[in-house]
Amino acid sequence: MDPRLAPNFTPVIRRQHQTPSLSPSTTSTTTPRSAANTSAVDLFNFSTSSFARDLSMTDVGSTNGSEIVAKLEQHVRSGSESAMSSRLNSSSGNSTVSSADSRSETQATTTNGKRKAEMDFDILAPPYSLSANRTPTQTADLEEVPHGISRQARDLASYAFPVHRLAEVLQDKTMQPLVIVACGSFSPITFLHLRMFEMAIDTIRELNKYEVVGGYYSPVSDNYRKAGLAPADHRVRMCELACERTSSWLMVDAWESLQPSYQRTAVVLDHFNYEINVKRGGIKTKAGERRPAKIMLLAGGDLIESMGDPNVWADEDLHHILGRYGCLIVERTGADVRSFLLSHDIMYEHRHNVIVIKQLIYNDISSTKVRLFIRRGMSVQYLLPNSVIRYIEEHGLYVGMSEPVSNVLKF
Ligand SMILES: Nc1ncnc2c1ncn2[C@@H]1O[C@H](COP(=O)(O)OP(=O)(O)OP(=O)(O)O)[C@@H](O)[C@H]1O
Ligand SMILES: NC(=O)c1ccc[n+]([C@@H]2O[C@H](COP(=O)(O)O)[C@@H](O)[C@H]2O)c1
Repeated sequence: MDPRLAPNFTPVIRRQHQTPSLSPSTTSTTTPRSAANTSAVDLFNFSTSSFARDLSMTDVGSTNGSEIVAKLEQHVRSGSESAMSSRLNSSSGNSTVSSADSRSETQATTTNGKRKAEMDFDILAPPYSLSANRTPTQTADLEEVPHGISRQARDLASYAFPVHRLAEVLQDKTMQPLVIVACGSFSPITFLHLRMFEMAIDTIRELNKYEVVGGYYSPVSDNYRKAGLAPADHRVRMCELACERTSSWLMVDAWESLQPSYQRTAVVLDHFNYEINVKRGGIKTKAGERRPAKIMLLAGGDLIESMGDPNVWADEDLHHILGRYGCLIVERTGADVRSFLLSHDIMYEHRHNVIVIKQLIYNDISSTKVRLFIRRGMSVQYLLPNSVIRYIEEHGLYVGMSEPVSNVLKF
């Protein structure tokens, strides 16, 4: 039996932003160059290549800025076109529309051939101002947003892996296709969770090695006994609303949330690998060859630090996650990611598969705080998408919920 399938790990209620202490045996005295260099980072004066070096624990090859931009522009244009056309051509698939959805559907009905759902959206219609070297990758526009948002299956029997925004064709054959997966509670999803993907894509571009072909949220199931979890069905739906109404490339996969028991992150990544690389055979190149997609876990610094606690993460799982897949780590205030990577033996061993994402504009929106604000009747506007706020109101989420004071104080 695969040892990863029988770990001693059972979900526990972790303290917020807990920094586990490391046992002496996990402490290394070696200093990798890239990690040591980071203390000297000058955020306001970096070149493209030093930026890439500072951002990542991986070896970064030489970069040619204009070439990357040109390639990305090409990728982005065709990527968003194909994503859009596949969306427009796709049928609703596994959709069951709730009453709240029917309301959105009604708001979105057309008059004079134009959509009237503007109130529903959190973004500006184009023209969208872009800097000279920035491409409109993730800028969903009103026309792109579908009328209703098809809901994911609510049981495993009708589950289907969402692929409506997964690129079908790799634009640049010199790149490796990359799928980014964020596992978490998302109770509720906030603008920070959405920003994480944007920060990741900017960092990945600098590496000039991967072409991002998809991004997924995988909300944890109700079996993860963490304080403040709204029912999985609602968390999935809020993620769907956030993705469909604010992004042109992000998706939500309900598989993990529908499982009858808690699934460890290693198993969740295996599921993505199975769906994308085994069942679909990877991503096609323009020449028709199929190439396996690299799957990477996107996580915040606090989650990575929790990996130092053997009661929370089994060593076999860490080897599996970091060795076979890889990790994109978003720095988080209060979490010293680089020191942690240096001190943790397994992390250090797999450091070339770990990419650290610097938050150039720090965003520390916390779901715990959002839940508290809702309970106290305070405003959460501009912390999460309007569609999610509206959904929370419609379903009365979080209002009656209580959380241990220790959790709330530690946000
Ligand atoms: N401020 C932040 N900076 C970087 N990453 C973050 C931040 N907040 C959350 N994340 C990351 O987002 C992912 C999903 O987080 P999750 O919803 O499980 O917890 P959370 O956002 O901390 O919410 P809660 O307050 O309910 O614990 C995790 O990888 C987490 O590390
Ligand atoms: N051993 C494991 O696989 C393991 C341990 C702790 C958290 N996680 C995952 O990390 C994500 C975030 O967890 P927290 O919300 O507790 O920070 C969740 O998706 C959870 O499933 C996985």
